[in-house]
Amino acid sequence: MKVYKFGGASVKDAAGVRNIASIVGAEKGRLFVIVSAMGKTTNALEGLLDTFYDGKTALALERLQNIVDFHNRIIAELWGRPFLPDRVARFYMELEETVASSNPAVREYEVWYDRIVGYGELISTSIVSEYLAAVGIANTWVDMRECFVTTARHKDANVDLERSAERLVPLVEAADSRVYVGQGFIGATEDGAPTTIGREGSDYSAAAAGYILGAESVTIWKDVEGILNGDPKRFDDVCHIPEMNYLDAIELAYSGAQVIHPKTIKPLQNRNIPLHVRCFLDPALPGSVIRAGVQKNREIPILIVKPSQVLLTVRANDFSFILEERFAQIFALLDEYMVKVNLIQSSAVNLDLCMDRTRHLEELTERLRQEGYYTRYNTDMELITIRNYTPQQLAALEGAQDVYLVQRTRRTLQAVRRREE
Ligand SMILES: Nc1ncnc2c1ncn2[C@@H]1O[C@H](COP(=O)(O)OP(=O)(O)O)[C@@H](O)[C@H]1O
Ligand SMILES: N[C@@H](CC(=O)OP(=O)(O)O)C(=O)O
Repeated sequence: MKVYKFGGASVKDAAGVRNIASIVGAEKGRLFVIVSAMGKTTNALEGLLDTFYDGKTALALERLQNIVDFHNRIIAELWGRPFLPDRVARFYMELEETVASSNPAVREYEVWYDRIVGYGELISTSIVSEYLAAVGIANTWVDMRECFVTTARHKDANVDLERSAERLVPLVEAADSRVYVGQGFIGATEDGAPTTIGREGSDYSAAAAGYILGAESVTIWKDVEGILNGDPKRFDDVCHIPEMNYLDAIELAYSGAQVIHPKTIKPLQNRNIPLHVRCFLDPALPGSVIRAGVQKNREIPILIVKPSQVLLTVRANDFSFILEERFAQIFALLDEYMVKVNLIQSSAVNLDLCMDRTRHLEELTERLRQEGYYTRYNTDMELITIRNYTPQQLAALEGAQDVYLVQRTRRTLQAVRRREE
């Protein structure tokens, strides 16, 4: 069994769906296909959720209609006639009922997020599965909410691989198909409450499926040639990296290289499953492979920019030593508000944290104030990571006015910088 993962960009229109049908059709062995929501549907569903959450039902329903129209246009182009697969119709209806009738309780934002935003993947996989069948690729549509048992940390859940294996393996055996189509990004708690596993998390879904099914490989199909030493959307002069070991890959992903979701590597490394990054725009290209046994990259400089960062400074009003006396309390609070910290620096009494932007920032800092801390923050920051940095790069970052914090080891340089306009 191989696992293929197709992201939103690969299924953003009818031509994209046809293209993935051709890639899937070219593989003759057994395939578990993970698909994300089409194009920018997850963003659109987040927008819908916000209006719904603010009680603006009419506007939420209008946004839902735009999402429905977008998918219906793709279906119409694929089939060349008006057609609505039963499952897609059911998901439209469930979404409409939820949006029209429910009244969200204030503290349950993340729970509502998971009830609503995961529909992007449910709809996209239903269309893809139906289309594959229509072009002669028989397949089984899999509801990953029934297969991936996750933690109840809504909006950022983790897949329990062992519990999920108890569900996914028998399902795959019973269906006995060559091709399976399941959703990225979603799962459910033990008692069936829908969950999502973090934005851009479908790579992780593919890795989890690969682990559970003992796949010979996992391939994530992207719009780039493979892994590059920088984001081609930001830098002109990038080079292709044909292979990488798991350790370099997990550091790259964790630092914010969008091409691989950070949670993807661990399940694959644990079972020694190679991860291929290939280009859906040109399947003939070899792409990149992440696997064991590849030499550590000590030469090629890799530049990663993680946007949407907040730099938060925390100090206890009573001048307690921050690491010795306050660290655990601060981190318990950060965890409570589901904050993702990407870099830490401390002095005697100050703790500087570079973290992902969060909608709970005001609540968090208020809580910290109540607990006796002084706080200060900047919200318009980005985190730069350079692996195998040069002395020139170090000097440039250290000397730059808009750089607020620099940290380095022998191989890795990190800097928190005010975002360039
Ligand atoms: N080091 C890198 N190598 C390749 N692509 C990168 C890198 N860093 C960032 N990217 C970006 O990642 C994008 C692909 O990831 P993403 O859009 O999340 O894929 P998908 O949503 O289809 O799974 C590329 O278009 C590229 O702009
Ligand atoms: N649809 C989700 C999950 C995902 O992984 O998408 P993509 O594969 O397009 O990054 C998101 O946009 O976050």
